[in-house]
Amino acid sequence: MTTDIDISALGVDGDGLARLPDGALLFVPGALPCERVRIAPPNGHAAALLSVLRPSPDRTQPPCPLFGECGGCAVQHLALPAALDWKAGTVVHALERAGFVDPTVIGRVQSPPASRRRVDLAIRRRPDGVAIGLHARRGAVVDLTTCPVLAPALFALLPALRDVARSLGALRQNGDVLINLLDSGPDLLLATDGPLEPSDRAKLAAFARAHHIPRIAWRPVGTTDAPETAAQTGPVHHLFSGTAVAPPPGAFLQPSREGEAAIIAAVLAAVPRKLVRRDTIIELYAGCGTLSFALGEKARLLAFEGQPDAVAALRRATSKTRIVAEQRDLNRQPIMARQIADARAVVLDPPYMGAGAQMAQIVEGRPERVIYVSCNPQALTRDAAGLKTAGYQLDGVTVIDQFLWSAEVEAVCVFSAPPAPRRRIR
Ligand SMILES: C[S@@+](CC[C@H](N)C(=O)[O-])C[C@H]1O[C@@H](n2cnc3c(N)ncnc32)[C@H](O)[C@@H]1O
Repeated sequence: MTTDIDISALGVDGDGLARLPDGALLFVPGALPCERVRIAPPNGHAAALLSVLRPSPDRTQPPCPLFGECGGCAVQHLALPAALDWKAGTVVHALERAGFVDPTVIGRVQSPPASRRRVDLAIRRRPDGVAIGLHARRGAVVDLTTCPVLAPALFALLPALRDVARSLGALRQNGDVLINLLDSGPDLLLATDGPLEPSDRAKLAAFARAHHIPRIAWRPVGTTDAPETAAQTGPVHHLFSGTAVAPPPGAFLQPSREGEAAIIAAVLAAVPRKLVRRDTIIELYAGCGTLSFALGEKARLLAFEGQPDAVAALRRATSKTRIVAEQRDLNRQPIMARQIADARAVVLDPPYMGAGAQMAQIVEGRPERVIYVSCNPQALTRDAAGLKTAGYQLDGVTVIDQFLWSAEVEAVCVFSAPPAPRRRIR
């Protein structure tokens, strides 16, 4: 039997939420807050949307015909300004859960459509060819025949990539490809379930030449083996705040140029004023230097990163700077409180799981300013809670939506240490 219900909120994954008479929450994918909808009989805590009886003013026509099938986007039926409100709300709640009352949102930035320059796509051999795309909500790969999210130069590669993938002996059934659109052109890290034969290399080299791809690297699918170069037609480079870096295959890159610029601007605005030459900033999880070169203009910078190839790339580019880059697994060997205490600010941009053991050392080191770049509100709650307990105040947060129409959200959170206790003068 169908039921008509009111949707009260949007959950963190983009599903509409309704409160049932017994107080339980019901998840209704595709429904939006303030809507009255007709649903199928619930299956556990979820129910399928049958029709929208009273649409939200924020409901809009999804721009992509693959929406609902492809797992890349969660909320294309929600107008972009409302999606940014929702993401800002998610970040604000994360900080409130950490104990900060009424967090101030000092900035909100949304990347435009067709701006995504980094993507990880699955490859599947099928009887009729090869599909390249994202996983559907239920697992199968949806061939990306159109995409309003990807940068046009990246999307334009896909038809030829399908053709070359189909011709590769190395692609038995499964593979994947991570594409970074660098300043030097598309940089591909291909993984396949069969070994790369000399004939495959020749095909990839011809594909690279034809499409102005400086480098294609390869490794076996499902591994984190160091990739080998399968084809190279020219040098690879990318500018971070005016400094050229040669990122390794598959390097972390902020997903959009606009998002990167917004994160850098928010981080720089939060760096303490009146830094003198001997002042030090510590940067944790530095990658290949997205933030490092901008920070290195403000103070001496100690940059730490766990991935050896990323650190090597960063180091090669730091010769004329005040940046010292070091490889360090910050989970196993965090930067200790006494070193942190000497820094004017700590900037950290941890992976999805958050800063883990490193956070306790930051709290104990009590630097004047902690600038936390978050890509996961749940991890942000955990990590920010320690700062709250230590008496830090939240100066403000900038919310950045660079994974358009998905549930992902990034934020730059600025925390200041409480004033040091006054010393008694006898
Ligand atoms: C979100 S990325 C940020 C990178 C960089 N700040 C940027 O904007 O390009 C997180 C970085 O943390 C690094 N990382 C992940 N786990 C780590 C660990 N245990 N120790 C040190 N670095 C780690 C990753 O290699 C990655 O470069």
